[in-house]
Amino acid sequence: MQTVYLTHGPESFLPKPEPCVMAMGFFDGVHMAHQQVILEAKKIARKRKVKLAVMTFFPHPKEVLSCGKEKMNYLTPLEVKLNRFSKLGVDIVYVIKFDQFFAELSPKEFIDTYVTGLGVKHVVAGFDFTYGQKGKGNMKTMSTDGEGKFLVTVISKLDYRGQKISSTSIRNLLSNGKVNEIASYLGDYYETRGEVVSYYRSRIGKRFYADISTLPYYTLPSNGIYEIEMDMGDHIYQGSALVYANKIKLSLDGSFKHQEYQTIKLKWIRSFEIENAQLKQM
Ligand SMILES: Cc1cc2nc3c(=O)[nH]c(=O)nc-3n(C[C@H](O)[C@H](O)[C@H](O)COP(=O)(O)O)c2cc1C
Ligand SMILES: Nc1ncnc2c1ncn2[C@@H]1O[C@H](COP(=O)(O)OP(=O)(O)OP(=O)(O)O)[C@@H](O)[C@H]1O
Repeated sequence: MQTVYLTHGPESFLPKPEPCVMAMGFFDGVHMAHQQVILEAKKIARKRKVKLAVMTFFPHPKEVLSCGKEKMNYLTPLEVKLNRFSKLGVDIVYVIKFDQFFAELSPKEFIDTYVTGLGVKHVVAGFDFTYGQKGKGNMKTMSTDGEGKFLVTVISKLDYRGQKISSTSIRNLLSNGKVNEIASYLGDYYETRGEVVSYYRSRIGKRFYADISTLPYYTLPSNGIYEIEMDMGDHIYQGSALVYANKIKLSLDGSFKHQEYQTIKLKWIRSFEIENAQLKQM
C-alpha cells in the first residue's frame, strides 16, 4: 500500500493523477460502517480495474476547527488506521493535513483539487460525509461539484440496535466502561497498544503484576477493572486490568516473559462491576 501525505498551501504539490475509486472520511477506529464504505469502494474498483484509494485527514477536523479547545479522544493512531486500510486491500491512502488553510477551501475547490485533481473516477462515502468550508459540501452536492467527472456512491446509514454505528458511539461506550458492547460496533474487541514499564511476581501464587504505558492517540476505558487479553507477539496472556487515572495495572496468569521496551497489545473484553469508591481504595 502506498501512503501519500499532502499539505495544502501555495507551495504544495499534487502527485500525478491516478485513476481510482476513493473512499472518503476520517475513519477513526475503522469500525463496521467504515469497513462497509471501504469494501463497497473496493468492489467498484475491482470491477472498473482501477486502484482502491482512501482519503483521510490528520489531525481530526474537530480538534482544528475548535482551535485546539476540543481535545479528541482517538480510537486508533494514524499508523494503526493505515495498517487496517492495508488489510482491507487499499492500494493508495491520501493523508491530508487538516489545518486552517485546508478547512477554508470551498467545497468546489476541494473537489477540483483533491478529487478530480487526483484522478478519482468514483467516490464512495457515507450519507453524512461533508466537505469544504463550514462543511457546506455534502453527498447531495458532490455530483454537481464534480461536474460529471466522477461517479458518486452513497452508503446509507448502518445502525446497531437503532443507533448509528459511529466513532462517537464507541468513544461513549469507552467512557462508560462498556467495553463488552464495543465489538458489535467495531467488529472486534477494542485494542490499545503500549509497553510494559515495570513488573513483579507475587510472593504467593503465580501471578504477575505489570504497569503498562499506553501509546499516544489511544483512549482508555473509564476507571474500573476489566477482563483483558495481552498479546506479546509470541504469547497471549489472560488477565485483568485496573484502569485508574488514565494508568493501567495488569494482573496476569501464568509464566510471564518480558523483553525490554516490547510493544504489547491489549484487547479489552469486558468490565467487572465495581464501585468507584472501591477503586480508590486499591
Ligand atoms: C476541504 C475541507 C474543508 C472542511 N472545512 C470544514 C469547516 O470549515 N467546518 C466544519 O465543520 N467541517 C469542515 N470540514 C470537515 C468535514 O465536515 C468532515 O469532518 C471531514 O470531511 C471528515 O468527514 P467525516 O467526519 O464524515 O469522516 C472540511 C472538510 C474538508 C474535506
Ligand atoms: N453508520 C454509518 N453508516 C454509513 N456510513 C457511515 C457510518 N458511519 C460513518 N460512515 C461514513 O464513513 C466515513 C468516515 O466517517 P467518520 O470518520 O465521520 O465516522 P463516524 O463514525 O461518523 O465518526 P464521528 O462519530 O467521529 O463523527 C464517512 O464517509 C461517513 O459518512
